[in-house]
Amino acid sequence: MASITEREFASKDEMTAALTELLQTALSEGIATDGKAVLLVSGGSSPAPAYRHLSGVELGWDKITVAMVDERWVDAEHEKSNEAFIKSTLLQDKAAGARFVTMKNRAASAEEGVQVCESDYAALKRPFDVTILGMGPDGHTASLFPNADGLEHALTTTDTVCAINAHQSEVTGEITERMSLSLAGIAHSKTVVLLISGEEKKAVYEAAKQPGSEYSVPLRAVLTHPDIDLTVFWCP
Ligand SMILES: O=C(O)[C@H](O)[C@@H](O)[C@H](O)[C@H](O)COP(=O)(O)O
Repeated sequence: MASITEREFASKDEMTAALTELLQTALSEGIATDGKAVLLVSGGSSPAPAYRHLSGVELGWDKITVAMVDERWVDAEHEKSNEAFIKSTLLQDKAAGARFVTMKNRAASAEEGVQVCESDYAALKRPFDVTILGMGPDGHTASLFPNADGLEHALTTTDTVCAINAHQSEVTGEITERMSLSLAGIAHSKTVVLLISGEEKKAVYEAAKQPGSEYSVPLRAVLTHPDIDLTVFWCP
C-alpha cells in the first residue's frame, strides 16, 4: 500500500491555499537540500488556481524545473495542450524563470517520441520533489486511462514515461494519443498529491481503494504502490 494521507477542505479556496503552501514548502526544501527542485504538473481545473498563485511567489524559480505529468500528442499551440495550460497558469510572473521540460516533441507519434522524452526525463533530479496528479471520473490518473493501449507497459515498466493510446470516451475527448508518467515515474517523487473535486470523483476514489483490477481503474495502481507517499486533497 502507498502511504496515504487524506485532507478534506470545505471549499476550493481552502484547498488552493493548502496546496500552494505544500508546494512552496516542498520546493523550498528541495532547493535547501539539493540546490534545485523538480515539480511535476498535471492539467485540469483543480490545480489551476494554485498554479496562478504560486507564479507570483518568490521561490528561487531559476533553481526549479517544472515538467509535465502527461500530455496529449498535440502541438504546444493546440487549445488542448497541457503544456500551453501550464505556460498560461504557472509559468508567468516570477515563475517564468523556471526551467520547463515538456513531453511533446517532434516525433510523429507518442510511440515514436517516447525515447527522446525518456532521456529528457532521465536528466531530472531524482527523486522529484512533488508530483501533482488529478483523476477523472473513469478512474484515470496522469494519462493512465482504463484498459488503454500501452497501459500494461505503463504499470510494469521501470521507464519513467510511456506512450498511451486511450479508448475514446467522453473523458478523453477526440485526442486519445498521449505521453504520460508511468507508474514507476509517479513513484519517483518524494511526495505525490492527488487532487479530487466533487462528490462524484470522491466516490470513484473510494471505489479505487477497494480491491479490484488496476486495468479498469488505473488510480488503484497508485493507491496500492508500496513506495508512493500520497496526500489526497478533496473539496466539494
Ligand atoms: O490531461 C487531461 O486529460 C486532464 O488534465 C485530466 O487528466 C485532469 O487532470 C483530470 O481530469 C482532473 O481534472 P480536474 O482537475 O478538472 O478535476
